[in-house]
Amino acid sequence: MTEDTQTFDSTVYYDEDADEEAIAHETVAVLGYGSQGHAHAQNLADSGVDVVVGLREGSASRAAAEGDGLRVATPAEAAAEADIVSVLVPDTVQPDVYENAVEPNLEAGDTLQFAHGFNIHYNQIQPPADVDVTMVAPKSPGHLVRRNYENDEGTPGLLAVYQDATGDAHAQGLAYAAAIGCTRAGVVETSFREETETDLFGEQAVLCGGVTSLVKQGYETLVDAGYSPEMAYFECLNELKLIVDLMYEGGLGEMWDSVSDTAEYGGLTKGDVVVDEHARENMEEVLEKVQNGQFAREWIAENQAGRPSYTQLRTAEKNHEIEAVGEELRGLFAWQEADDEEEESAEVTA
Ligand SMILES: NC(=O)c1ccc[n+]([C@@H]2O[C@H](COP(=O)([O-])OP(=O)(O)OC[C@H]3O[C@@H](n4cnc5c(N)ncnc54)[C@H](O)[C@@H]3O)[C@@H](O)[C@H]2O)c1
Ligand SMILES: CC(C)(O)[C@@H](O)C(=O)O
Ligand SMILES: [Mg+2]
Ligand SMILES: [Mg+2]
Repeated sequence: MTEDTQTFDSTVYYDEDADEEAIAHETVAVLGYGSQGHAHAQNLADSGVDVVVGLREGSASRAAAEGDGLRVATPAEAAAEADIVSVLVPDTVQPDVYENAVEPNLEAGDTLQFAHGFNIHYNQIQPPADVDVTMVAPKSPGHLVRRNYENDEGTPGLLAVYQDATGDAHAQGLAYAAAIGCTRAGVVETSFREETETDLFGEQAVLCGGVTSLVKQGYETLVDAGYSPEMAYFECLNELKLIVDLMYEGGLGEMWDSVSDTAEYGGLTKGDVVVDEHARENMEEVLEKVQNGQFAREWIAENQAGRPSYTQLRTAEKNHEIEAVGEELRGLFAWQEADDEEEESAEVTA
């Protein structure tokens, strides 16, 4: 880290910076009712915005959206009616949904709104010049975007404007971020490129990929050395949440303060032995493939081929011993009851 990267100079917006009027009289089509879709649609509606959810005929999400009191139409009908089209179907189906349902129904001055920049940044969707193109990307799984809103809490988010045809794109994007609850926590100004590249890198190297590999390899190391799977599960997976909660609340420092000196000394001396300079080189390689578009091409080709590797990897992950051990242990301990109740209220079907 250099001295200039230590200075936090990004613009951060809060509730008082957003003008609700910039979205109050618009109709928003939320395409998709999955992780992000159900949260954006319900939060927007609860904030007083007119929402129509766009779902395919026969979509299993239809019952969930209607059950939540929302109006449902086909993606094409919703896009035709809306001033703002919020594209919240999976990244891999967005180009197809855009081509068939959105593009023919876009009018000059409409807004295309995303929660991730993949398809714009890697040119899979090329919008006409006369529409606004914005991104409000919550830095969180969708279910927490809804849960936080209901609890009067916020979810941090990013705001980016790719194309400002009307001159209002920024104000409208900020109002959208406010309506889904992001300005309660803070919204950071960014670009489609920066969001796309950092988001892909983060989920691959640290949040989803890096951390699951660390957990599995820690678990396997203990079990292969003869320790019980239950001990390995608690040590390498369950307690991770409690440790991460401390980092979330007060940074690395709060975590180091809370653990014993023995854990702190052991962690400070052995952490870099495990995640060493090779891991750093591997991270740089992962980042390079995100930056040069190689990962995007790989993921697009994988989908075009019917997801053969993805399916295999998903099955292997599901069948990892740690999953069976976890399921059994989670059933035996009291913390699971509270989690189950929360899950039920957040449940949506894809
Ligand atoms: N999952 C997250 O927490 C998260 C976080 C930040 C940003 N994002 C971004 O939000 C966007 C949506 O991701 P998600 O994970 O919420 O999606 P998801 O996989 O949860 O979306 C599923 C929804 O899309 C619909 N759908 C699936 N295929 C469809 C098709 N061919 N045509 C029409 N509808 C279809 C399903 O019926 C369902 O309602 C993506 O751009 C993603 O990168 C997601
Ligand atoms: C929730 C994440 C990982 O942050 C998001 O980026 C996603 O793609 O689901
Ligand atoms: Mg992502
Ligand atoms: Mg992310």
